[in-house]
Amino acid sequence: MAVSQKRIADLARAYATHRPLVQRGLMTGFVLYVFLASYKGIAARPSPKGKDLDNATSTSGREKKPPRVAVDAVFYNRLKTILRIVIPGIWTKEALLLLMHSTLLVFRTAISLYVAALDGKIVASLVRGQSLQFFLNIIRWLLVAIPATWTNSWLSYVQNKLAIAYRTRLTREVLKQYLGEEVEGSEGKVYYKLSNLDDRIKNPDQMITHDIQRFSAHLAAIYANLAKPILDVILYNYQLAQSVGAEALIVLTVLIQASSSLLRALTPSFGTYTAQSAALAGSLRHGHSRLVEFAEEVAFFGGEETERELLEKEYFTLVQHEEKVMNKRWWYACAEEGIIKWLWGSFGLVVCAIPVFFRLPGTTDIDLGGRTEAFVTNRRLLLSSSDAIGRVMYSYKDLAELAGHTSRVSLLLDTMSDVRKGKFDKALVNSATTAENSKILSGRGQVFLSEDIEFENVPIVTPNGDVLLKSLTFNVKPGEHLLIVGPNGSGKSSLFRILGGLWPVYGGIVRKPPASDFLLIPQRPYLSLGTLRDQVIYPHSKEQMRDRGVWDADLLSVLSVVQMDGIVEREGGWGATREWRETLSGGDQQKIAWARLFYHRPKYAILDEATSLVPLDVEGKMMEHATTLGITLLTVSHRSSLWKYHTHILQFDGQGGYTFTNLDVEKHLALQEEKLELETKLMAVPKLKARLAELRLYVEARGGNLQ
Ligand SMILES: Nc1ncnc2c1ncn2[C@@H]1O[C@H](COP(=O)(O)OP(=O)(O)OP(=O)(O)O)[C@@H](O)[C@H]1O
Repeated sequence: MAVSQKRIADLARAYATHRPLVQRGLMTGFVLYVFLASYKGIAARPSPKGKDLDNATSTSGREKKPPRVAVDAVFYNRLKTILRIVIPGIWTKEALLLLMHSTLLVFRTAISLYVAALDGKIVASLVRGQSLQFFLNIIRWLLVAIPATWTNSWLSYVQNKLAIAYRTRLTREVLKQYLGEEVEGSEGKVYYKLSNLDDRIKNPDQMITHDIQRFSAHLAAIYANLAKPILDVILYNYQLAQSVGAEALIVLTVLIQASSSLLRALTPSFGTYTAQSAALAGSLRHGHSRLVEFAEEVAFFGGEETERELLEKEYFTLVQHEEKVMNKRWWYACAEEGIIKWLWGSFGLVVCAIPVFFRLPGTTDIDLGGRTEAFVTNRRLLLSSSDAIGRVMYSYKDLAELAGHTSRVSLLLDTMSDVRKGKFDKALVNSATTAENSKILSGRGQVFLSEDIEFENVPIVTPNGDVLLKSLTFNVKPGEHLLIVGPNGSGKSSLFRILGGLWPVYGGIVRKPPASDFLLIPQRPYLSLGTLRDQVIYPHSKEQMRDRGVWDADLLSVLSVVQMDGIVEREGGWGATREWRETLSGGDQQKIAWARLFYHRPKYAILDEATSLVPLDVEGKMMEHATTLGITLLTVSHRSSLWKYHTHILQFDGQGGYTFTNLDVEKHLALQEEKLELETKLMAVPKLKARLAELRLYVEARGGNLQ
């Protein structure tokens, strides 16, 4: 017994002698542990079943679950690509802001350490009754408040600046691609192709405005949320170990680790809930904006009841979900507060009591003031440290959220890059899989610049692979006006989309002038945001108009051709700004579009049912004015009143066939009349047949005797 007691005493003595070394070893182990735990929190986790999520998004999006977003290698690769956009180099504004941010973070931790010590000193001087010391410490306290508040304000300012800087870089890059010109090897008009030729992105507007903003804010915050707590945990605990000993720190860490594992197990999947909430809120908003857009139609149908039911359904689905999340949050908040505030608080108090109840080897005896000072300082350090540990623990949640935002932004960037390369991902119609059609779809035609318009064996194929016409050949020279007719859905407007470079050319040869030589007037013309003048000169600016030597008086004479010169006075001058789509009637909108044509005077005008809402007399004047200005017309119209302004006709039969001939108006009108007459006669045939059957029965019943 005595031997073993002696052994223990020897061991204790040896321990006391070598304690500084043990302390250093334990502290090094602690720092390594913090790094390892943090690394484990943020390191890439393997993708489920080793699937490459990049492929999951870039290949066809059909009948496939949305790809799972995780903190994995794919996320880090995507983040790397985006980081190159938002911080293009070390001598950039963003890098400078990041440096400022880091310096401020370190400075704030240093201030916190100083304040913890000062707090202890203030209480110690109180306990010791040293009034002068107390007064001096209060002065110190007030003085340190200046850099402390200054640093905190600067930190949030710099972080917000950083978020705006990231957002600006990303938005610029995205808009460069989205509204970028067509250049060698890279297609333009991405804003059209993204939603019409590709299925991957349903709402680019939301991605460019909302998702980029969320991503930027998260990226700016993640740095502070990760780097700062790791630094804090190490510094605070190092300081704490000086007073309570590294042994206590290790015991404390083990306890905290165990309880935080419990908390982690209790944490519901808040990331998934947030994503679901966002989707449901988006759906509700979409329902409301649809109602605003189609208010007139709904009002005429009296569809208020149906619309209200639909909106209520959307609303209650969202509210139910929110309530479910609220319940989960309630339970979670209880567990979180219980563990972090109360359980960890008691651990902290026990640790703070160590220097009071035990005299640690290597330390001298201290008075009541000294003990109080140590207690207050340690308590402050512990509070800051446990806050930092909590933040390191939850950094994974922040990272997971950042991964979600990153996947949205990189989906936008990747899809735009594919579209610019002419790679589209769209669900194809069944007929696209037949051998003949898939051969057409796999081909690509050639496009050359030319004065004339010439199609040579060009197929007309819709974005979902429906081959409307296998091979189309026709040509139009300036001064020859082409009329295009055919049943609905036969491909008349599609021809214009190929001509405008919106749809790919799948085969043959297209010769056409540059896009700037065309101007399109559709049935519902586009009216931009802006003044009345902007509507007529779109897409020119007022300065460009002046550069062309055109003045408001010239625009007025253009408007008088379309009999709309009264609008300038009515709306309050050329500078009047309205929501023109709602202010102008359908016919007036078409007339404004014609005024735009007369202002721009392009070589070719594409008229797609462009006069359908305009009276016949105005239509005639507009067509004549266009031809006198030397504009070549390519017209789709069901109105025979327009035929006389054209020299050629391209007629689709809706079955994949067509004819292209000179237009002999007289002959065509005669044929049209004959066709109408025959159709009327054919419509009467069933009635005549029924009457004949009746008469036969009547005659038979009388044995052929009609008397
Ligand atoms: N963005 C698109 N994606 C997929 N298919 C499309 C797209 N735009 C048009 N189509 C399809 O292409 C076909 C031809 O359409 P197009 O607009 O050329 O017809 P159209 O002859 O002008 O008919 P209408 O006289 O009714 O205007 C239609 O079946 C239409 O559904």
